[in-house]
Amino acid sequence: MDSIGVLMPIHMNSYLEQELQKRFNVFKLWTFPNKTLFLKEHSSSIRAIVGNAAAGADAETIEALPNLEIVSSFSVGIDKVDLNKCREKGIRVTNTPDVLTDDVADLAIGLILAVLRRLCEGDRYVRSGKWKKGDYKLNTKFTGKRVGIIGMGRIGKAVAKRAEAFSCPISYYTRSEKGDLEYKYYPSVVELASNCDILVVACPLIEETRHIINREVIDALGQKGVLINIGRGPHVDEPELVKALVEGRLGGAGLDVYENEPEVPEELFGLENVVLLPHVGSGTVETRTAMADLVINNLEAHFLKKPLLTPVV
Ligand SMILES: O=CC(=O)O
Repeated sequence: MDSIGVLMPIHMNSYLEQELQKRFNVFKLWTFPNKTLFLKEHSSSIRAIVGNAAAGADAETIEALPNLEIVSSFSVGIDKVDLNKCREKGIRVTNTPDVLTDDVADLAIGLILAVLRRLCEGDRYVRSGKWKKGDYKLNTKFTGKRVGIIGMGRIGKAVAKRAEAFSCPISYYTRSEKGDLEYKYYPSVVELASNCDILVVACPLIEETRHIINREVIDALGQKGVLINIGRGPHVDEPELVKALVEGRLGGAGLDVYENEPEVPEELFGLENVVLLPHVGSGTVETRTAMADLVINNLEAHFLKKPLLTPVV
């Protein structure tokens, strides 16, 4: 398979790159100063793209590669891949579900605890020597709080399972009620937000879920409510979120994702009720290795004409 051209638009993970290079002819787009020229010269030899949550395969790139057969994404979210274009052109698409579910759900709980128990602020309190001048202020209990979840796929369910262990009543919003779940269903996000203390965004980014967290939802969550976003930045109307936090209309937020990564609104930097992470939901050595193996296994299956392991298209 070492003559098969595989395009990587950005650097993602050293293990993934090494393992791909052992098997394929890998083109690292970021190492070519003139990307347009590179694509013109090598377009015919590229048969696969390995993208991720930051850079996938847009319509323009797909059109520029006449022999593209498969996009294997090093991510579970495939919002950066033009799925319609892939369907139209018969290009297969795979992602990395399941292997990252635990990490992302763990991180959601970590963010909840970090916001409510002020873990980052407390850490700064000790390091700056402030503890010597007085005890740290009281914070907010997590156990028993009402947790609302938007999206009840693998990750949403894993967050629910973990929150149950903290004795939290769980409710959720999805497009239609899931018959197999005993959690309370709300048919609208505003209703869900009005009836929970912590709202977790865990759904895929599609046109209908863009800005699913808007001003009305934020106000329904209210002064004591906490928003946790482990989905995608564009799920949230970010200027509205920033305004609500600055004005004290929302109790707090734990964010792993942002609308224009790696840009993060600076107004959030001074707020102690906000915990900010750099999009690291699946960012453990173990999980990124498992994701890389899945990307490679999907590519090998495709080029050996075997069934794909985790097909999206
Ligand atoms: O954001 C990360 C992913 O989609 O895997």
